[in-house]
Amino acid sequence: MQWNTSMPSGSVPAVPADVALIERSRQRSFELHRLDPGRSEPPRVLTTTALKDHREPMERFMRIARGGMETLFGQIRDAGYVVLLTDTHGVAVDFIGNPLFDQDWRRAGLWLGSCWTEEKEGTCAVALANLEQRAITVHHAEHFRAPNQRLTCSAVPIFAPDGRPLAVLDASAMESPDDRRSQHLVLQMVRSAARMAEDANFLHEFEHHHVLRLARRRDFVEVSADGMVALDEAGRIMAISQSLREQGVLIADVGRSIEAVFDQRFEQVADAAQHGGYPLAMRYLPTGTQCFALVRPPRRRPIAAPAAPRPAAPAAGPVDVDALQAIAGHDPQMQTNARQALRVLDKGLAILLRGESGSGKEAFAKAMHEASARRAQPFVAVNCAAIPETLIESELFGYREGAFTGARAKGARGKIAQAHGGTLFLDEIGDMPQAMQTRLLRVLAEREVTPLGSEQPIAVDVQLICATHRDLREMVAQGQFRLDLFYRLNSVTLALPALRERADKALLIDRLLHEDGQQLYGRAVAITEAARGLLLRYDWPGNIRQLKNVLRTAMALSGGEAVAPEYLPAEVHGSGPPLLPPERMLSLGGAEADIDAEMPLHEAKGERGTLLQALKAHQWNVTETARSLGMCRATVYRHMQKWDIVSPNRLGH
Ligand SMILES: Nc1ncnc2c1ncn2[C@@H]1O[C@H](COP(=O)(O)OP(=O)(O)OP(=O)(O)O)[C@@H](O)[C@H]1O
Repeated sequence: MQWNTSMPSGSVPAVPADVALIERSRQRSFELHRLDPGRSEPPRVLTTTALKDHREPMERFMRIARGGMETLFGQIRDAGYVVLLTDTHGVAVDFIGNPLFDQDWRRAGLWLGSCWTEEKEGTCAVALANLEQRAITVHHAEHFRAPNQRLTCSAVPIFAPDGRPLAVLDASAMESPDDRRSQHLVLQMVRSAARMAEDANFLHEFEHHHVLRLARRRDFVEVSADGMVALDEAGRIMAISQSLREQGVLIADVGRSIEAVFDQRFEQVADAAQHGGYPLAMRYLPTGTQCFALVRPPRRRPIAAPAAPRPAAPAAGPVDVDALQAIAGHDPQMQTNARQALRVLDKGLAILLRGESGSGKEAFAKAMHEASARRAQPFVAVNCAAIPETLIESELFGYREGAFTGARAKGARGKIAQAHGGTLFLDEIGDMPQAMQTRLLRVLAEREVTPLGSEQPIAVDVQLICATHRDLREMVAQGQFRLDLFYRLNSVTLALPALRERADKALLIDRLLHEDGQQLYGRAVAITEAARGLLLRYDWPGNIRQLKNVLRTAMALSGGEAVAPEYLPAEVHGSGPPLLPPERMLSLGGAEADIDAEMPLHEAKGERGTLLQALKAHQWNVTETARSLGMCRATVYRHMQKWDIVSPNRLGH
């Protein structure tokens, strides 16, 4: 057997071979699949539920392939390409495209869930890569169906370490030069990204074993190996990478011990791994070919967090589905959310909650936790916007003793480790600094966390629920949020309606009068029809939090008697002045209306009005507003929250 050096792996196949493949596929499309080339609809796109069945088995590989997809997208996005990852059924399970053109991609069938099979679409690149298991470009009129004929698509199959086909990576564009040769370079890029994903998958699969990176040339072994070989604990070859398989090298040697194949013993290979970094010269015995190997040692298996509880495997008692139903109330959108939440819980998927501030995202996340198999374990909530940027890392990831000046003597377990076995709720995820986004992504992919100052990873198992009032897709487009983290978090998104959109406002009002009345007076507090009418007509920019505050204040003012219009604040009445002097409101507003002694606004003739006026005068710029009022930004934010003032920039997401 020869170590093939004449054709470097990844070279572009001869065009005539493509022509023959494409021709055969066109014939099949006519004669076997009996397709109509003139049919005008775009490719079928699966429903979210059907797509889930295709994505779930690919979850782990999709995470690994993401890096390769993003690198590829970065190289070709400006030329108008999208990148698709499909499974072996031709279903696009992952997608990256410029969000500005989402509508166009979707119309062209270049979209998550689109089906690219020969049976349905006739000749197309993804179908051919899947069928023929080789890289191919299908350009313009080579596509069988007319609506696909403006596309150019280059697709490359990806294989698992055991040689099974795993996926297809594709780059497609809607506009490209007529000359097919314009796509050669793109096909090369797709090949190298596919190879990158394949290799990363190989390394991941054998992370607890010795892996040899082999190259014919010593200088290249570190930068561009020809292939990889994984060894088991006894030094037998367990698997070889696809690149070696394509070169026809070492295929027959799988299962043999390393010393039967190379002129090195397993002990020497393991020793080279210990003293890492130095290439080991080896001879491939069957052909006498000289090569070099860099040996990656097995990665230590992470230890479980010592004091952490294990996940609640068999649930203790029935799950509290009622918690979700109670929070959903009688609103159809919320009920759909609750149903979807029940379907995706305990499936290992991250869940993203979107909704305006105060719309009940944290309350919904808590109810999801109660309804999950993890309910006996901790629910840990972290507000990413409330923690100073410098503290987020230690707060989330924890630290070892002495990790930094000021660290506690015994170190600290971070919030992620605290949530082990339970649910981690990351509120305002859009405010997480970019460096932390990268670390979080690693935690999600590796399922382990490494505290600051430590080298020992701790295994973590959490249900992640994130929340945001911001448009993360827009933040991705602006380069403020990592695309890969966005896709990771975005697999299940539930949109919580604003209070003004909820069909069950009346029920919510009654429930709060009941619950908070119980707390304040030991009984439900009544409400007059006039007051109820005002509450139902108001548009609640601060959502349920604002409603709760308004009702608590009104109940306090009414002394436990029925809540009447005069106990409701001015804004609920319309634009009129407050019915009570602000000072009285402040003193009666309960815990949530407590104010700071340092607060100069306290003396202003109308605290809320003054603040609103200042914010408007400075176009809702909080820094400017704070400066004009002589207070710090945090105080302005606190006051805005207390008075349920929501910046128009935060509404409507
Ligand atoms: N369905 C509900 N019934 C009663 N009270 C609720 C309900 N949903 C939310 N609340 C209450 O409304 C207030 C705001 O809810 P929550 O903190 O969950 O909102 P949020 O969307 O997470 O807000 P933010 O985005 O500002 O963090 C809380 O006091 C919460 O207990």
